[in-house]
Amino acid sequence: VSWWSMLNRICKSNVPGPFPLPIIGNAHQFVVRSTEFLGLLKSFTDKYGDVFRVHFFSYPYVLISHPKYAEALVSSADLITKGRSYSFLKAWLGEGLLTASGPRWRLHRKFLTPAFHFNILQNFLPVFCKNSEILRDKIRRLADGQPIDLFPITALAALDNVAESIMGVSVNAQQNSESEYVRAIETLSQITTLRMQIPLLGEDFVFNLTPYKKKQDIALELVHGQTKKVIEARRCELEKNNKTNISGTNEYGIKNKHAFLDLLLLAEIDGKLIDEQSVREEVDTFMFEGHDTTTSGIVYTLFCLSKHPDIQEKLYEEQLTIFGEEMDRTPAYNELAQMKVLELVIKESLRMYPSVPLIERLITKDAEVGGLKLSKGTSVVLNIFQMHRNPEVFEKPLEFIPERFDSLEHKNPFSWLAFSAGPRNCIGQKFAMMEIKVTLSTIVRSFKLVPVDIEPILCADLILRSQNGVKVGFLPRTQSNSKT
Ligand code: HEM
Repeated sequence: VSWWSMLNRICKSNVPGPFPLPIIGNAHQFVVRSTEFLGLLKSFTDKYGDVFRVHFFSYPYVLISHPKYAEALVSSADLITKGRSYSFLKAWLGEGLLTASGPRWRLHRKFLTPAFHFNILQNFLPVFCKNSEILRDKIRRLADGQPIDLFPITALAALDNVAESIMGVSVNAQQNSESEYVRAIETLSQITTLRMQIPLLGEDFVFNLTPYKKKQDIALELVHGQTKKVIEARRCELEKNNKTNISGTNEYGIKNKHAFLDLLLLAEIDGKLIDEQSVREEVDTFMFEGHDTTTSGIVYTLFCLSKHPDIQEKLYEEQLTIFGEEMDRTPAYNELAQMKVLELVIKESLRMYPSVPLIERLITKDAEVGGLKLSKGTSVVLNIFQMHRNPEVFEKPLEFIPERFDSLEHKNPFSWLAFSAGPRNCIGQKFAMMEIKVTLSTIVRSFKLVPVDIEPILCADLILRSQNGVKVGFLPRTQSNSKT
């Protein structure tokens, strides 16, 4: 029956794809290592084009990698339900903003948006500066030109940034060099990805019989324990300061604008305070989304810079123009806007190495999306990674050319979707750009980045990771070598 229904669906669809087998569909074609997954998707794109369909058992998936389909998908006000794969995140993130749908998502999105207003964001600058200086000092101790794996040390800095800014709590991850929390997040991220990519593990009854279930439970206990500590710490702080509601000005002196966690703890929605579990789910969501994504953005940008000394020097010149004789001081908020070259470099790195390589929506009723006939129950996957490397969309896609974002050539706003777009775009986009800019500015002013001939082996985890780390060599900039 399921095979008949698959074939029936295919007959009605105008999307090409491989023929599905009874019961398993195309699941057998997806038995690959996570490092092979992006390559596998590319081979399907090479064969069928920018849109193709597959079945994981009886579940239909359509994969797209062209702005003409991406635009219709992400800009629609109706297509806001996340795809089936996000259900594997529920044990960890519950119904947080990333995974929620329908009225709950609308309510929380509207309610949390003011916490990312630039009036609030600019107060996080000292936090980002302090943590990027700790990271810089750590790198300085290792900077002898030998490869440094950037992911672990950067993740700790990013974790401190998100905890101290939007949560208002210190976790001092950078000082406690081995963070169990960061490792547990990585475990959860890897297990969730395995469930997304290996169709058999997607079935609960199979997954529950594997050792992954136990590993997931241990990691969840640790992560949720840390979340509870963060919430409790902030609650105590608020009680100490006698803050019981969100009227008036906040600690930054800004009227009616409150940092994220205070909003959740003090605000009322529909006349009642947000329940404990919902607060926990949002904190888990933002702790994860707020640090792993920016880590990926920072490390791949440093990697790209290490391979392009000419662009690195241009960037250094820009920093020199802004900071002059005071290359060691922290940047002012308005100076971040002057870092135009840096912005282009970050955009180009996020094009080649998007922190979130794949996103997914569920079609909740039969619909035509960008000319594609899609039946109810189909999960549409936007392969951002592939779209950003599509030669029809970006000329010479495998070359690192930051200036491409400066010219009119890059006109279609849906061809670069590192932060997605439309109603479910990234709520933390400005926060992320600010944090990445501060961190990179601090590092490129202090070091020359040198390539170490170790190409990252990419894996499309929930975020873009690398199996062998992302490695760069650093040499301190001194008066004598600061210019080439
Ligand atoms: C380089 C950094 C970042 C990148 C590339 C990025 C990218 C994205 C993308 C592509 C989405 C859409 C996901 C989807 O449709 O399933 C998203 C959503 C989201 N991002 Fe980010 N993100 C970054 C940083 C951040 C930060 C710093 C935060 C929080 C502080 C954050 C919080 C979120 C949340 C909560 C959502 C879900 C929004 C919703 O569905 O309403 N992100 N992000």
